This record gives sequence, C-alpha cells and structure tokens, in this order.
Amino acid sequence: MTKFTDHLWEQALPIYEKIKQHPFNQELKEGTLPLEKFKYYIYQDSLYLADFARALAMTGTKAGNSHELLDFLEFAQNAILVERALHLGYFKEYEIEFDSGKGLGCFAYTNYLLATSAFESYEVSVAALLPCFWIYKKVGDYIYADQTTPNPYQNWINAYAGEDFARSVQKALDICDQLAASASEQTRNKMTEAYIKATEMEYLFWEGAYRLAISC
Ligand SMILES: Cc1ncc(C[n+]2csc(CCO)c2C)c(N)n1
Repeated sequence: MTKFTDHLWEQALPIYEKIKQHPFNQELKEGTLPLEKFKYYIYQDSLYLADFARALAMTGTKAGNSHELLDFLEFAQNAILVERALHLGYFKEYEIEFDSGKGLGCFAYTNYLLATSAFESYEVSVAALLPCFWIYKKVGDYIYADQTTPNPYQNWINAYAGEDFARSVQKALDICDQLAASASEQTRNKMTEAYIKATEMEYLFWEGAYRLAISC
C-alpha cells in the first residue's frame, strides 16, 4: 500500500531535484563552495535552528499522546544541541561574526514554521516540519555518496549521514503517515500543501545562502 509520505515525496519531487542541482549543494559536494557562502549559511542556519526548535516544541504540545510529545521535545532538544555545536565549532573555527541578521530566505522559513505550529492543527504542523528532516536526509545521502574527498565541509556532510539522524527522520515520517491515515481528505490536502511550501522554503534557504542573502 502506498503511504501518504510516498504521495508527499512525489508531489514535491521537482523541488527536490532543483535542490539537489542547486549550485550550493553541487559545490558543497565537490568541496568547491566558497568559504564565505558556507559561513553565511552556517550563520543563517544557527538562526534557523533556534526558531525551528520552538516550532518543534510547540507542535509537540498538540500531540495526542505523550510518546509523540516526547519525540517532538527530543527533536527540539537536538536542534538546540546542533545549534550549540555550530557555535562552538564552526563559529570559532571560521571566526563567524555576521551581524546582518536574518536573511529573507531564513526569515520566511522560520516565520512560516512558527506561524504554522502556532495556528494550524497538529497534522498540518507535522507535515510542515517534515521537509527539514526528510530533505536533509535525502540531500545528505546524495552528497555523502558522491562527494569529492578530501572535502573541507566533511564534518557538515557527515552530520546528516549518521544512524541517529536516520532514526529521527523515520520517526517523523511514521508520525506523519499515522496522522494522515486517520485524517479527513481536507486535512490531508492541507498537509500536502504545507509539505510543499516548506520544501520550497528549503530551496529558498540554500538560494539565499548561495547569494549571501535574497533581497529586494
Ligand atoms: C534550513 C535547514 N533545514 C533543515 C536542517 C536539518 N535539521 C536541523 S535540526 C534537525 C532535526 C533536529 O532534531 C534537522 C533535521 C537544517 N540544519 N537547516
């Protein structure tokens, strides 16, 4: 039987293909991404993760049982820990001291996730949060399998190729499938819409980093 998440994957496949081919990810894979772009991305990602953790925790409060509440609180905790590791590691290593604030790509994505987790149903919030896990898993596996070594961005590439991360992604997928199985068609449509929107935002986040900001 096809799962709801199979349907989601198919719906957003063209965006995923664009994400894979994006120069940021191609150059990251080849190790040729200019350091300035990587530094800007890491800085934006640290801002992203702080709000993403809030959106995860808020979504957890809507869960129908304490197992899923705990799952979301653990996801939120991990996002904060990743953010701290970024600060302790990359911020120090590269002397990152940006003070430009959130770029519009990051701003749009975090505000979308915060608004969705605050005002939409549990089902729709879960679907909106899913690309963060799943797209990173897919892009991470793609880059890991085909990277040029040695690669200056090896640590970052490894972070999304590990077993622990794979387990988190599977948990998020299973929760989404379970919710969709007992949701109305109208809710499933809203879930699909949220999933596609968040996938588009993942694309914009990389685009913003590659251009060192998207601006008017
Ligand atoms: C823009 C952007 N999107 C997704 C991730 C990946 N990610 C960040 S935290 C987390 C799960 C925490 O439990 C995952 C999968 C990222 N780093 N930056």
